[in-house]
Amino acid sequence: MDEQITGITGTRVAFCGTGNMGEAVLAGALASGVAPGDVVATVRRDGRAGELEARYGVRTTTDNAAAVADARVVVVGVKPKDVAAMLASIGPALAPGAVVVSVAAGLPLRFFEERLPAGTAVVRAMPNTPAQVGAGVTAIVGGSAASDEDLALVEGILSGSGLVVRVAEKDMDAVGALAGSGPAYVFYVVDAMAEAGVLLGLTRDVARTLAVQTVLGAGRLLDETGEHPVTLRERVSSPGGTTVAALRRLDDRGVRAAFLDALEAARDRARELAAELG
Ligand SMILES: NC(=O)C1=CN([C@@H]2O[C@H](COP(=O)(O)OP(=O)(O)OC[C@H]3O[C@@H](n4cnc5c(N)ncnc54)[C@H](O)[C@@H]3O)[C@@H](O)[C@H]2O)C=CC1
Ligand SMILES: O=C(O)[C@@H]1CCC=N1
Repeated sequence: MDEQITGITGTRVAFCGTGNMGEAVLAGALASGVAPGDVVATVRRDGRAGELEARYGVRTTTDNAAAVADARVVVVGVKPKDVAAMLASIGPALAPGAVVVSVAAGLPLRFFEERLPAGTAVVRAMPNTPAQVGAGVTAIVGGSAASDEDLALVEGILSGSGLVVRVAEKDMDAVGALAGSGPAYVFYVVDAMAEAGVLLGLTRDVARTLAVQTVLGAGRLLDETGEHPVTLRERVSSPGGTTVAALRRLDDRGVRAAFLDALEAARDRARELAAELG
């Protein structure tokens, strides 16, 4: 850990495009030990610049090329459709030895390597928005020019966002479908559970509190016991009781099958994005 923090201290990081995901990764980078004074975040509007400066004490600019000029790590946080233009702006300005980190859904390492100066180190990452509160999970994979040291540095910076796992590039679209998009599925379920509570007569406040705390508690129970979800589900389901009555309805409505379809759709959309933009 000391070694990791030593590596991170003094590391200059540029965030090129600092929207929802860029901001969450930025918050994690600061939590990992990157100093606010070593961070520059690029934006397109003044209002956004003010927000980021006030929240994190980082510098902001609209000039992407200037932002990367002395950065050791450059996080490209724009939408997939805007990545090519961003790489054209920053490529010629990258500092020697800089590592470019992509969080873009779908776009392969090759997309970056073909558009950046030969030999640029690239790391493809798939984070998720709970990074904002240090509870994210990010998968990473390094490109052909990324050294072990580059990967370790990026891993250290991302570890302030939560867990970091290394995967093969062929698995990145599956990771995105499960964990990148995953928080949205959970928010959807929480909203549906809270709405159901309101249907049963609870106030909105109480229903929301119960739904949020139930998801939080179930997540912690899974994590802290390491038990299989089926075992934990069975412990809630008394024979002839209320839970099996509810779970049967979820099965009748095809909720499990819907999740399988949903993740396939997310994976397929990532592939489409790569094909459309590549
Ligand atoms: N939102 C999420 O949960 C996740 C998003 N991602 C990836 O993160 C990337 C960004 O997604 P979001 O943060 O959701 O989008 P977003 O729209 O919130 O953020 C993109 C930001 O880039 C800025 N931007 C665009 N062009 C710019 C330029 N030339 N200079 C400076 N800033 C510029 C936009 O103003 C915007 O604030 C995408 O590639 C997406 O695939 C990956 C994992 C999860
Ligand atoms: O919806 C998207 O395309 C991005 C990538 C993963 C989560 N959000």
